Amino acid sequence: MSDGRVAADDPSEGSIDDLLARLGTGPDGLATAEAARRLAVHGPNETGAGRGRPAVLRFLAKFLNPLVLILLFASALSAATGDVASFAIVVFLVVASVTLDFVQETRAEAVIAALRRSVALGASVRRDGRDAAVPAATVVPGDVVRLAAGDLVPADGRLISAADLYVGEAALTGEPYPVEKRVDPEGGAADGAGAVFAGTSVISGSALAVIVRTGRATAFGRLAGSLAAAPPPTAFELGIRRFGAMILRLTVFLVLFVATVNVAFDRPWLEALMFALALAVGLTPELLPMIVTVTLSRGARRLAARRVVVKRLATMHNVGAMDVLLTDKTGTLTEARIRMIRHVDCRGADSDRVFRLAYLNSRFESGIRSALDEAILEHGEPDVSAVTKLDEVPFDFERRRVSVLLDDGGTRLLVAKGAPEDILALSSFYEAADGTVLPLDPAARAAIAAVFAGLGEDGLRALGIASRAMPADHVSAVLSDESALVFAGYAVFLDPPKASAAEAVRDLVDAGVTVRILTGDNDRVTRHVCRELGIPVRALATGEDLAAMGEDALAARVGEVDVWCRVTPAQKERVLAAWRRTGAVVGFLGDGINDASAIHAADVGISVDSGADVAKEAAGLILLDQDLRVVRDAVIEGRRTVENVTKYVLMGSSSNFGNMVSMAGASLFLPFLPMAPTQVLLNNLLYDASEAGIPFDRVDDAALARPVRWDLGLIRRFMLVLGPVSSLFDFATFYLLLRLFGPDPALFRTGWFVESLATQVLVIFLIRTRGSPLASRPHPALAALSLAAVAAALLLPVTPLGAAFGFVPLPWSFHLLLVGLVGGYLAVVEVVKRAFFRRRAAAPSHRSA
Ligand SMILES: Nc1ncnc2c1ncn2[C@@H]1O[C@H](COP(=O)(O)OP(=O)(O)OP(=O)(O)O)[C@@H](O)[C@H]1O
Ligand SMILES: [Mg+2]
Repeated sequence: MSDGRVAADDPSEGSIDDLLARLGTGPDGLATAEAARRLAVHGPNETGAGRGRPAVLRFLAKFLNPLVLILLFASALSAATGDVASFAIVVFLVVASVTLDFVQETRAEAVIAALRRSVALGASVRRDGRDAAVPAATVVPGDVVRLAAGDLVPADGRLISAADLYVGEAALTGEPYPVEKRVDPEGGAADGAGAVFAGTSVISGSALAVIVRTGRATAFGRLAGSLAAAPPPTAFELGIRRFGAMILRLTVFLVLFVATVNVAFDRPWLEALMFALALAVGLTPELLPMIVTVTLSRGARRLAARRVVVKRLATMHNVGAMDVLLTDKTGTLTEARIRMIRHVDCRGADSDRVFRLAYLNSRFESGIRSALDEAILEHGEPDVSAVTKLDEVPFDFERRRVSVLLDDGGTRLLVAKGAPEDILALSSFYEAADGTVLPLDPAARAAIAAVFAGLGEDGLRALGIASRAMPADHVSAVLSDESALVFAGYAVFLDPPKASAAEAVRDLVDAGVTVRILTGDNDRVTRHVCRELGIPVRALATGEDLAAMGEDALAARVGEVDVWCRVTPAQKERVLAAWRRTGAVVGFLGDGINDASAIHAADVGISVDSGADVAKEAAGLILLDQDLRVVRDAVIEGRRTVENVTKYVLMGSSSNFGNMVSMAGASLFLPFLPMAPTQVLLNNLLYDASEAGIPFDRVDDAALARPVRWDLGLIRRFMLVLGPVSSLFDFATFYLLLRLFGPDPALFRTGWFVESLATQVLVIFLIRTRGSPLASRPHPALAALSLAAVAAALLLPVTPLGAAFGFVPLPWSFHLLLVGLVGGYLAVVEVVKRAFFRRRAAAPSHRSA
């Protein structure tokens, strides 16, 4: 094709040979150079619709705020009537403020994007005839990819080979059950059974597929483009939005009010309109999104230093609010390295026969390969050259077992391994030490179960191993073959508790996070691990108990059960849902395919970099090292984020808001406007600049000790209490300024400009802590910016720039007055603030469990 593209059409149609020819590839994939060339032509394999508008457009979009537009329009009008200077000033101030916003936000987003790339999904492709791990975004049409259980399918492709491949297509078709896929040599099979699609995941089995189309050309890419599937907003995002809406309503009301009154009093309408608009600009927390993003990205960067990657920003506040953490056991509470230490027969004596069977099973199973399989394969290498695999019943987390059908030197053999209770229950015979097969009478069954119980008491994990001779005409294995088995013995593993986990759990509990364990493993082993780690187990329940509970019974018990054992993936999700219904903010930490749906459903989904694709994809936080200790760091960082955003909002909604309201009120009884529109805008710009340090601010330890939730009610009450304090001082200021200067607009405006800015800005030193401002040191950047803003306001009146804004030098008597007013204001705010938080601390808390 002329533009260098290879044919990218429906992966289900046509024969495989034809498709490979058209894609210019073969079963061995592409050469690296050719793949690079195709990547340049076809673009990256990404479906994300929200990806990068050019920076210029994003910058310009910031002007598309109706307030800003009306303001620019009005000042253009006033320029037309002669006031060109004020037009220039308005344009300058608007551009300065948008630039401040844009630069900060862009830098923050770049940090986050870089972090996200660091945990991007990979794909296993054939390049230059070898398997290579590449980022999934670099997969191109013609690539041959290898798929295994737990993988996300990187792009749309056609199966070249497949073994017991089951795929979850819910994201694409809504179909909740796994769909079987098989090679379709000639093409056209119903329901695309010969093809795999981006956005779906491999549940079990393995395959090789040739990629036919990538990125937005995929079925999922087109869907994502049309639906623009944005995740639902989190409680924090909703809270921020509600806060914005609350301020907006007040602003609209105030602007209409000021405009009406001024028109009613026959004042110059254009100036009145500009004044009202400038007030509105002063009122809107236009920096809020920027402050949120910058605060979050700063938190994300600090966490990156602890090797935790924040993939989804909203997770950052949720983790600060998290009251409950549900976690799996393997790798989190135990060392990730599992070792096989023994292989014993039905009496508990060492047996090579059991090892051989276990090895055969692990060696030939093609589905989910777990750490247990790795441990078996590493343990030794018996000669299996005479063995061929015929079929398998793949592993799944409901059955908790896997069986392979083998031809072992002429005899057909089904070898099963899995959770011991279940394997034993499916057995009707057992192998005695001399190899004879005996029926499993109740006494033998009890003896074999006792061996398993003994291993569990010692904290050893075990898998049951069993086999069954099959007739020679048996070519495919089915579920019902897993019956009348001959029990052989146990494969025994050591999965030692992780020393650091005990402290990590304690730290989380100290930080006010309830920790609960959900595991697919059995109760003895889990109890043992908890005992070793000193984690109290007051109540333990199993998946079987859970299955017998209705929703009400579960709701009643979920709070008290410390450990859930032998739970299936669906049950993990059920426990999670029950916790969420208690009103708690719930985190889920897991690394496996069996954890993915619970991770997805959690408020805080946490996975590890080495985890399965599906788990990583569902998570909002990725731990580069599987270590519970860093979860606490994330919790603290999340709390810090929420606290700092709250500071900004409390500032905006108390002091700044009060000032603007007072100014609107003053415009009623003063014979002139209390500030010129350009002065209001300048006041707002300086105020904004002073707040740019908030994301970097320190947060008191006391505020980080408990989960922090975004609390709009608190903000509203704070505003109602501190608003009047601020207004009281404003009106005192107006009165004193009139007394001091008489009805001189220039002096009055200059005095009020300086006073209002000083009070608005300096109050941050009180609001940023619930305790004494003297005991809590602010971050130097915040202190410097705040003091610089106040200094600028004090110096402006004596500069030519100040003169351009209409300011005049102030007499020394004013500065005395200023010190008195600001000092008095801060003192009263401090007293009121203490009383406010003391009352709140006394009120009953709403925290669950
Ligand atoms: N490869 C395997 N072959 C046979 N059985 C297995 C295999 N992997 C796991 N099982 C069985 O399935 C059970 C559940 O698996 P697993 O322990 O991975 O679940 P989990 O919920 O992830 O537990 P954890 O909290 O320990 O991570 C195991 O206890 C074991 O009995
Ligand atoms: Mg697990």
